[in-house]
Amino acid sequence: MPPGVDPFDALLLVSFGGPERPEDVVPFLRNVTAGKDIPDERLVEVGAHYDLFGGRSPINDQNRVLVAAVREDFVSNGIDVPVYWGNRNWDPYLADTLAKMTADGVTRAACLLTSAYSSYSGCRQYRENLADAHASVPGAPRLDRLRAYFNHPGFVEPNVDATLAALAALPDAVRREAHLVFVTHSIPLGMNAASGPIGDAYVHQHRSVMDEINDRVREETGHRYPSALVYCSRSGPPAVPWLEPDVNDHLRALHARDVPAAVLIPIGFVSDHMEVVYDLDTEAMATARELGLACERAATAGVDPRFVAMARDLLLERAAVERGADPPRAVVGTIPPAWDVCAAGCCANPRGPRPALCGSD
Ligand SMILES: CC1=C(CCC(=O)O)c2cc3nc(cc4[nH]c(cc5[nH]c(cc1n2)c(C)c5CCC(=O)O)c(CCC(=O)O)c4C)C(CCC(=O)O)=C3C
Ligand SMILES: [Fe+2]
Repeated sequence: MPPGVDPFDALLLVSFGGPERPEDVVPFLRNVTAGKDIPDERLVEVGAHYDLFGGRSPINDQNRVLVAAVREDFVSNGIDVPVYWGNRNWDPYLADTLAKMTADGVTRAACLLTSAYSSYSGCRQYRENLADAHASVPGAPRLDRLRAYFNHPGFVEPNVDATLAALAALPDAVRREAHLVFVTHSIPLGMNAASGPIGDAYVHQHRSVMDEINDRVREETGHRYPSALVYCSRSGPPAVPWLEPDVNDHLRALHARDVPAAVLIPIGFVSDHMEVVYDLDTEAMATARELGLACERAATAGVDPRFVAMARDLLLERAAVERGADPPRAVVGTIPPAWDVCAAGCCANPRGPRPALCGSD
């Protein structure tokens, strides 16, 4: 094992999972919503989004390509550790992947989540699912979760370039008057208030990414585009307040103010998940068309080489920390690099405490 990755002997990509056939859609939705307060109407609606794509979510294929790209990046950089992939909600399930890793003799794996920000849904729930899977596999390797990477240059820089490319794709006549519309997954206000070690981390982290992209776009174009942080994919009962405005309402508000063009920048998603291909490319684009608003969607980080290299950088960084060193940590913007180990109560579960790995509780 090269000293660079010691004490780790594997990387585990931990993702959400998605259905791949029409008959998988309902069982997948049952997995996701078990014990959650989501109205049946919403489940029917979300099932229809998947049906529109032949019952196949894009997320698993995105992860297959990402795993292949990370493996290739490791090989070209002399990093000799295997890369595994497991999901919270669909095959390959985390427990099955941990069983395979155990059989392969893995003793300690670094976990990279396909979620860049802090919240119960994007952080602690992954850690709870890791704890469940770990408890179900005797002799499973020790797992350490790599820090939240919303402000790693390997994530932010591809988003900057994607924003510039989407702006360039707008018609010349309206480009200068365009607004930048940063989009992420809505969550309940209470979940945002409980996110991170002191609360509000979810919105605060997104705002810092938005500010950084705005600054860099201004440097590149010489123009400060007006912008907003908006939300998609709200669910849950209407009486529970979630983060707003919804992206479609925001596009209507822009149109009402005579704004002729917008760029949608899905900073909340690391690749083209269902939220991106349905909520943005299908639904929000239809809203924009209806309004006569010129609209382009910026690409997600996906397998941009800088995002792929970020996996290696975070692995080497954490390995150095575990060996007792204090390595430099790549970061952009005004928020310091996120913690390696979540504090007690960080991103609290709204339904009460449950066992979770990779934290001090
Ligand atoms: C913050 C956040 C992320 C980003 C972080 C991350 O990436 O993890 C995310 C990602 C995703 N969410 C996904 C799918 C779903 N999320 C749901 C429900 C919910 N998400 C929530 C939050 C988030 N979700 C919340 C607060 C709920 C309500 C229920 C609850 O309190 O937990 C439901 C139930 C139906 C509905 O209500 O929409 C589905 C089907 C997929 C797969 C997409 C694909 O197939 O490509 C992905 C990547
Ligand atoms: Fe979700």
